[in-house]
Amino acid sequence: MLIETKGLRKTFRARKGNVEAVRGVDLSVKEGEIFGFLGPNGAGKTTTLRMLSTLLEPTGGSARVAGADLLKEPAQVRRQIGYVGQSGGTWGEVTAREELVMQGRLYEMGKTAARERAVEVIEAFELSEFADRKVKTYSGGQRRRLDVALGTVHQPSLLFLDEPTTGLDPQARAHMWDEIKKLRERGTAVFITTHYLDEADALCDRLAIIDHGEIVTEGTPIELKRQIAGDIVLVGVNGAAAKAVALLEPAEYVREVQTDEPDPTGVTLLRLYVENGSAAVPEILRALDRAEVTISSMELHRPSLDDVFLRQTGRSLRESD
Ligand SMILES: Nc1ncnc2c1ncn2[C@@H]1O[C@H](COP(=O)(O)OP(=O)(O)OP(=O)(O)O)[C@@H](O)[C@H]1O
Repeated sequence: MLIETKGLRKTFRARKGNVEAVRGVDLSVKEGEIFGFLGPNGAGKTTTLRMLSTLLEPTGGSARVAGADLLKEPAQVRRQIGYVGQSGGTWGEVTAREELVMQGRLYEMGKTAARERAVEVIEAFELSEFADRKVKTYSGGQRRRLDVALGTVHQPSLLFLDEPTTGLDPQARAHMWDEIKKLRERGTAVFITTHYLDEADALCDRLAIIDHGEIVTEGTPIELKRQIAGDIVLVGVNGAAAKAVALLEPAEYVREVQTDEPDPTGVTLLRLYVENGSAAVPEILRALDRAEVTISSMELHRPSLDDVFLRQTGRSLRESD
């Protein structure tokens, strides 16, 4: 295991009372995998990441990261890992090549070695087009790619990326995903935080979902989606939500019903977890029609990671964006 944590905790002491940002997290990340850490704003993702990368001291618990004890041997951990924060640390007045060389020097490489390593990294991350221009002239996507490239200069076995694609346009995001996959191909494990479900689904070998400082579920994207066997039927009803729920909840073709708050037009969305969507839809239509409940919309869909999140926490991940 490249990361193994036991009961990792962080409590921030604040004037208005303590904030239990991370409340006992057990995680394991394997060599060479892309591990996704997913959760809404304020869930504790950055705090966990900063603890695992030695930037923040845990309040409790223990962890081994890249073969060393996080609390007893932080310097050893630091040598093995790379960290790319949310805002990025690039200055603007220097070029990518200069920054890469400086980063190498920071990791105690000689001048020639640092220059050679910069050339390799520029090639690996396809930065050559703009590597000799000042960073302040870069697009958001180019700057983010440089941030990630900087994190790999000392060839870490594990790279921490805090929301690497937030704020990027779809093309730049796709490019970043390719870069992250290439890191895995070269044997670097990647621990990535995100609140994009499609990103976690497309990119991660395994992921954990954190909410209110606690892990709510963990597994491969497929395993997590399988937790929600069957289909989901979304039914919008106008006004008579309670009546519809009372009618559908006991039906043998419905496993579970969840109800959203009514939208401004008075439509309530019912989320029906069913065994077989195409068999359930006509039954649902008939039952609501018989009870004279007006249906404003109906939709059948396959479970997504958002549904997993919703099932676990009662909230949609998207609502928290
Ligand atoms: N230095 C601090 N002092 C007090 N509270 C803090 C501090 N840093 C973080 N917190 C709180 O700890 C909780 C977890 O924050 P954290 O930044 O880890 O969340 P996050 O999941 O990374 O969110 P986001 O997606 O918005 O980055 C939040 O309630 C936050 O306000």
